[in-house]
Amino acid sequence: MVFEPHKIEISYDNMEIAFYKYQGTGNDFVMIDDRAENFPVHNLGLVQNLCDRRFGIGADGLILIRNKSGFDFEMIYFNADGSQSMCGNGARCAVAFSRFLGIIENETYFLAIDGPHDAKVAGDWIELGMSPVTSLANAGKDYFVNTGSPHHVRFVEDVTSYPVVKEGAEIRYSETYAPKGTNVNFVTPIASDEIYVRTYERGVEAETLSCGTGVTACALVFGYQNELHEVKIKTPGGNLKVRFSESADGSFQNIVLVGPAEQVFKGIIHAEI
Ligand SMILES: N[C@@H](CCC[C@H](N)C(=O)O)C(=O)O
Repeated sequence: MVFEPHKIEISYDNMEIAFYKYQGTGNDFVMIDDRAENFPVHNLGLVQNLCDRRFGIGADGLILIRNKSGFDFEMIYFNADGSQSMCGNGARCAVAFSRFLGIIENETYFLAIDGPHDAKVAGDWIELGMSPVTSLANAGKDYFVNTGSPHHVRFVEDVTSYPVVKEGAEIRYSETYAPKGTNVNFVTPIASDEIYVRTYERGVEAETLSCGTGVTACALVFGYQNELHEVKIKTPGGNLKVRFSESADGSFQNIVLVGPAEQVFKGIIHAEI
């Protein structure tokens, strides 16, 4: 069998899958060109194995790029445990990968699980249009924001020494968010227009180095509190920016997540199906 780059080849009960590894501010993803729709999307065990950092490639999530009529492409995102949601850092990587594959040039309109998105490529940086946010909800002293994925936002005095995994897991598995759970972000302002964010991610069940929908949620809350329309964000995995506009009814539009997306390596998966 001649292996064609970017394609999934199937022979009898075995598959060879070409994959690329991408990272966006340290949130890392296995990326697969699945325009031929060969990837077994219901095989969540395969997704879990590929994302396993000891027995697989290792990643926070896996992304399939598929054709979709009316759009340049569709991004299908899986967390490392096989569950699905919207992923902001993953979407930036999907845009960079689609450009690498020659599907798009420097602008795109694509579909994700939370609806249509547009994006622009500027070198290694991607400007990603996010879904509008209807409201910021109070959650006790904290906030809850849905930016395509659910996010609890808590401001803390010093996020660098905060027990993110312990506190994050407690909130993620609390009665309030059962049964689906939530992602949990801890935030410390570090300048008048800048915050430091660490995130416990549902579906990875660990702290990741950065979460795109999470920093977007935190930026909206911080921007609302301080009358800002652009917020800089530091995460353990790198720097991002979020800009947006706000309406009188408390909703947010024109939300743009800006940050890097980088191809790290490529390889071939030999999988039994
Ligand atoms: N890392 C992502 C968020 C991925 C989805 C999340 N774990 C969930 O299940 O809600 C991002 O960059 O937005």
